[in-house]
Amino acid sequence: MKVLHLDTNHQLLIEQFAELGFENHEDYTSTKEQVEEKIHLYDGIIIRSRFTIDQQFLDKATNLKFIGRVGAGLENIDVEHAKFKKVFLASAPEGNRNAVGEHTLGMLLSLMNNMCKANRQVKKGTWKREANRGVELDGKTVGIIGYGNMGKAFAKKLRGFDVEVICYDIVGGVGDENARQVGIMEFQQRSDVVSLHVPETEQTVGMVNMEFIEGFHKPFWLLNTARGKCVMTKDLVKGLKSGKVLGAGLDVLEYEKKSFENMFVQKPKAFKYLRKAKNVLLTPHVAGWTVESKEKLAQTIVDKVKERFC
Ligand SMILES: NC(=O)C1=CN([C@@H]2O[C@H](COP(=O)(O)OP(=O)(O)OC[C@H]3O[C@@H](n4cnc5c(N)ncnc54)[C@H](O)[C@@H]3O)[C@@H](O)[C@H]2O)C=CC1
Ligand SMILES: O=C(O)C(=O)COP(=O)(O)O
Repeated sequence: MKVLHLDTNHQLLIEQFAELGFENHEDYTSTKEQVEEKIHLYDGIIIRSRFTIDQQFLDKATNLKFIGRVGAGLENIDVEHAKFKKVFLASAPEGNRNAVGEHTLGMLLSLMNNMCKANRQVKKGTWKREANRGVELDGKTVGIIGYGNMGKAFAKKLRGFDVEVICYDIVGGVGDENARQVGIMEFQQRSDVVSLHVPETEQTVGMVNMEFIEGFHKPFWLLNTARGKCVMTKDLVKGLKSGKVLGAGLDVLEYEKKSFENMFVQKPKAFKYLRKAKNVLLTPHVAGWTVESKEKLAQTIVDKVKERFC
């Protein structure tokens, strides 16, 4: 099998593929158009999220037998067309779900305890205790939207806390010992914390808008480690200004990819607000990006490809 690696990953992926007798080719710089010209030569590709693997790409990949997506989200792959072309699609949510669970919990506790704000103040020589009085997670209701790999990983991390965990999902029967599945009405009635773990789809783009925010009975903390476009930033800013949203932890931003290279230059108005707000915590899409996940993601792909083809 000739495999084209289009994104860098843990070295074990290349090493173990070589042990399986695969021929590894690495190309981390070509454009999508350049890759499309030679993609017919390969049996497999390994990607993270540098390219969108669309219908055109797949149609040119006439020998393609598998795609290894070294990550969880499949937003950058035309999954239906890959299925139609009988291309085996291996993704690796097993590899980064624990990292996402830990990161989400970390963001929540940091926000509730003003850790980022206080850290900045103390380093500047300001010692304010009352202004940094925290709020405890104990006794709160944590609402998870999208109860799949990532949502479940976050719920698992909450087990040691005295909290009620509820989840909302379009698929029924997903609740488990860590989270009780509820309808959207109850979800909006009870949640003190709302954490998004849905994929980016037609239904989830702009899911967190004004109507959604206003629908909650209590002010709430918002966490988004899913995809940036699930939150309408302008509406989130309105929610933060009105106090309906107590704080937000965002690992992903609406502006990601579209203006990936120059997002700090363009500074959309709403983003400017997020950058200045003391109750907003931003991380650069690293929830699933740990030393351990890098290895686990690669190993998961090797195992799945091996099981299928060797
Ligand atoms: N920030 C990061 O580093 C990472 C982000 N992600 C994001 O997390 C997403 C979720 O990943 P997984 O949990 O592995 O996916 P999954 O497919 O296991 O779970 C997603 C869940 O969302 C539900 N869902 C879909 N549409 C919905 C809707 N409109 N309303 C309510 N529920 C809905 C599905 O039924 C499913 O249960 C990925 O697609 C990716 O966008 C994943 C890994 C790392
Ligand atoms: O696994 C996922 O879905 C992720 O979001 C991880 O980030 P990536 O897009 O692979 O750089």
